[in-house]
Amino acid sequence: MADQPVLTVEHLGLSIGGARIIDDVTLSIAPGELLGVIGPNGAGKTTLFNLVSGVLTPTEGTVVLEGRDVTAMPIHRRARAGLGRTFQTSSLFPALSAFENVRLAAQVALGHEVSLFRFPRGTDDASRVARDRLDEVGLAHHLDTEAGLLSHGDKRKLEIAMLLAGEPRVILLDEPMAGVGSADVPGLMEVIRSVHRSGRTVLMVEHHMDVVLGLVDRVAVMHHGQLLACDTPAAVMANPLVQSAYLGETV
Ligand SMILES: Nc1ncnc2c1ncn2[C@@H]1O[C@H](COP(=O)(O)OP(=O)(O)OP(=O)(O)O)[C@@H](O)[C@H]1O
Repeated sequence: MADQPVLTVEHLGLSIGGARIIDDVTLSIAPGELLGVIGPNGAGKTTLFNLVSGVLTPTEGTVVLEGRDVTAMPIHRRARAGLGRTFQTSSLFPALSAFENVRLAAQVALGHEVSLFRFPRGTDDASRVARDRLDEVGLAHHLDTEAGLLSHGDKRKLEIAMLLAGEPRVILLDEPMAGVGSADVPGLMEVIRSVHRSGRTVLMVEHHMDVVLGLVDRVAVMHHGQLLACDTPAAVMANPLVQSAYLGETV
């Protein structure tokens, strides 16, 4: 059953007041796939992301994770079920070191007592996970750096390391390039690429089209709350519907 989708949304809809924010969106992500979600401003990308991660509950449709209907499951239970997400606003403790931030995330994920003071820099499981994940995102040289002093790009890498500490089977990245200086973009793209290459399934919402098209296996295009297209980057860029949705913006 290798081809069974890891994550599926079916006929997903959200109405608020009289407004139709998300309208009958159906898509699925295969194991190990990196799917990007793009769309013009106000297209519904963030809302779709919040419906998948559990911040919002749809008014219609379902979210299915590994065959299990998680539509009514709150965000923390969805995370425990294997769906990990980053946030656009930083979830770091700025006064703690990069190592301490990831070790706390690992302690939570491992179900350990959350403590800054036990086994500092020691050989406990959470410390081992923290070092491995920081190494994976290229921050091994910043173990002792206060999170608040890292560049925006490195903060995003640290958030990804914290997310990976929970060993999610599906990773949701919410605009990973938001606020990141152009010099840091290629390095952060490389981290996302390597997270994907390690076999993890990733759903990424991102405003920067060039970033998405340079990373993903397939791209879903949202417009006015609807799914306009979901295909390879080349096919999507050649799609006249997509070109017309982006009229006035660079595709
Ligand atoms: N709680 C809400 N109440 C009313 N309208 C909302 C609500 N949340 C979102 N919307 C509207 O739904 C539409 C989609 O918003 P959303 O933030 O999902 O778009 P987006 O594609 O992420 O846009 P951007 O790229 O600008 O972040 C917008 O028109 C927005 O104003």
